[in-house]
Amino acid sequence: MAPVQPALFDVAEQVLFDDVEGGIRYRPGLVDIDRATRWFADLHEAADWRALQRSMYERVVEVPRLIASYSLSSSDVPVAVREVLDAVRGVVDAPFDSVGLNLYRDGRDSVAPHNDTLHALMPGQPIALVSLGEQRDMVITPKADVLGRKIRLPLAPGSLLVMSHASQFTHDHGVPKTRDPVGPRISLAFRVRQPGGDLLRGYSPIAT
Ligand SMILES: O=C(O)CCC(=O)C(=O)O
Ligand SMILES: [Fe+2]
Repeated sequence: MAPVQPALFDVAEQVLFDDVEGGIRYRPGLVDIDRATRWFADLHEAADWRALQRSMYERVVEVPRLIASYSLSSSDVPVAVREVLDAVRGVVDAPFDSVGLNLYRDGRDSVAPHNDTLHALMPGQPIALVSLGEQRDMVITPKADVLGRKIRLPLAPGSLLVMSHASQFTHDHGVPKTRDPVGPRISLAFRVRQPGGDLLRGYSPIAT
């Protein structure tokens, strides 16, 4: 029988923007596609997906994606989330203690440009974002008073995007809607909570 070859995947890291805390970095092949596909199926099935609503201009609107969130110290964290975390910890050294999951059911689901909620995040600690399922573009935009260019980055399944805490002051990120026929995508955002930070409201931008 042929020896089992180690999976070859792309571990090259791309620096999209730099700052003193590491900036924003993209690694297309954190894990191979087989593992990404299995995690997608497990989480699609097992995560505690919720549809949220928010008020906007005196109207109540649906948040255009499903959301789940866990404290990583809780016993109800799905096994696949722990496996994804292990893979992330292999390349990012941070004491992650919470995870927010997003399920974009099709091209109509999105997240509006935003920075992650700073008062709930531990200064100096990064946000690690893993993508599973269908590829969607992320748009990263420098804030009004910051020099730089807008980046449109296709987030491949099995990829990792790491954003510094500092970058949340300088750049917005979002996943725009698309008319392209796309299937579902799941993202997991691992974060380090500030003591007293609200898990759900603090971590998931309830933006359209
Ligand atoms: O789904 C993504 O890639 C981005 C999600 C996000 O920005 C967030 O959960 O704060
Ligand atoms: Fe975000």
